[in-house]
Parts: sequence; C-alpha cells; structure tokens
Amino acid sequence: MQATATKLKGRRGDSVLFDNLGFTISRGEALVITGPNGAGKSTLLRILAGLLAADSGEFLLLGDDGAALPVLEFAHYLGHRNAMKRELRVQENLSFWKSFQRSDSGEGLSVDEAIDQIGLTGVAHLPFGYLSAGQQRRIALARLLVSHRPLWLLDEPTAALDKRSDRLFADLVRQHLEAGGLAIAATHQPLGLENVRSLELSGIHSAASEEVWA
Ligand SMILES: Nc1ncnc2c1ncn2[C@@H]1O[C@H](COP(=O)(O)OP(=O)(O)OP(=O)(O)O)[C@@H](O)[C@H]1O
Repeated sequence: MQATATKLKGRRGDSVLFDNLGFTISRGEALVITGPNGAGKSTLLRILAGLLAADSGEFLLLGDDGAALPVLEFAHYLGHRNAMKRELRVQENLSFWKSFQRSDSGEGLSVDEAIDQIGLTGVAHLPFGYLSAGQQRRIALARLLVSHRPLWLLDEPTAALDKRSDRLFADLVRQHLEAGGLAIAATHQPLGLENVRSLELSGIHSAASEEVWA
C-alpha cells in the first residue's frame, strides 16, 4: 500500500497555503507535517482525508495491487476535536465509532481492549465529559484502535497529553507501522520513530515545501 500526493495546491479564501506539494509513503512509514501556526497543516490533512477539495493536484491511496482505494473508507482522520459526545459514556462513544467505522480492511480491538491499550482501564462507564482534557484525547486515540484502517491522518494527536501519554501514543503509532500501516501527522512532538519523513510547510503565500528524511 502506498499514499502519494502529487502537485497538491491548497487554498483558504484568497490565500494559497501550499503549492506543488508532493510526497510518497509506503507501508510501515510515517510522514510528520510541521510548520508555524496558520501554515496550512490542518488544511492539508483535511484535503488528504477528502474533507476539503484541493485547488489542484491529487492524493491517492494505492493498494498492493496498484488499485486506488477510497481514502474515506481506508483512513482514520483525527482532527483537533475529539469527535465524542460529552453526555454519552466512553463505552457508548467508542461502540458507536466501532460500528460506524466498520470496514473491509479488518477488525479492530474490542472497546474494552482499546481502553486498556490507552491505559484508561475503568473509565468505560463514565460520561466522556467527565474526563480530563488529556484523558479525552486518549479516548479519541482509542477510536483508531476499535476498527482497523491502514492510513492514520492525525492532527495534533498529542495535544493535552502528558509525557507518559506521549510515549504511549508513540508506541501505538509504532505498532501500527510495524503491522504495515501508514501514518501522516501534524505534530510538534517528535514521534521517536524510525522511518519517519518530515514535510515542512512554510506559511501563507509560500509555494515552497520541503521534504526531508528526519
Ligand atoms: N474555514 C476557513 N476559511 C478561511 N480561512 C481559513 C479557514 N480555516 C482556516 N483558514 C485559514 O487558513 C490558514 C491555515 O489554517 P490551518 O488551520 O490549516 O493552519 P495550521 O498550520 O493547521 O495552524 P495551527 O498550527 O495553528 O493549527 C489560516 O490562516 C487560517 O486562518
């Protein structure tokens, strides 16, 4: 499997945020997107997820046989918001996502297993809104585990996490990559992983972006 962006141009209103942007990652690889506030990291991730249209260029997810796969069905998108209902219990939120995100690309963990994995055993019965900001973010990460999707698109996934949870997150991504997954993340935290590429967006009106091996 391969994720390839070719000559992507992203715009918000009259501002071109990036142009001629390209990268390729394969199974087991991650791409980290960096850049100052407003550079267009979230915009790029939303374009990759199919939530926003690119001005031009394309993003393709290709299966091992070279056939294009629908990103909406093969990717998890984790945005700034956690996408959980505050008044529903943790168990109910994750059960909803498990059923909603069902895909052909494989079963995920059970809700209880996912909660254990992110180190929050015992919170399943609590309303999501009762949890601290960091705990809420960890439950949002558990959403990535309850159904299997090979591509993870993550916008500031470690926002509100403490150092221990940062390491836990890095372990989750490592396991995902080792199992043949791909990840693209906008994050200011080094992931502490091998096989990580970096893509720096330099800001509004810039046509330049730079891809380097981290
Ligand atoms: N809905 C919108 N309409 C118009 N402009 C927008 C919209 N959403 C974002 N923008 C603008 O697009 C630019 C890029 O925003 P974006 O959220 O992609 O940046 P970012 O790199 O993710 O920033 P941050 O690091 O602060 O999260 C910003 O200048 C922002 O004001």
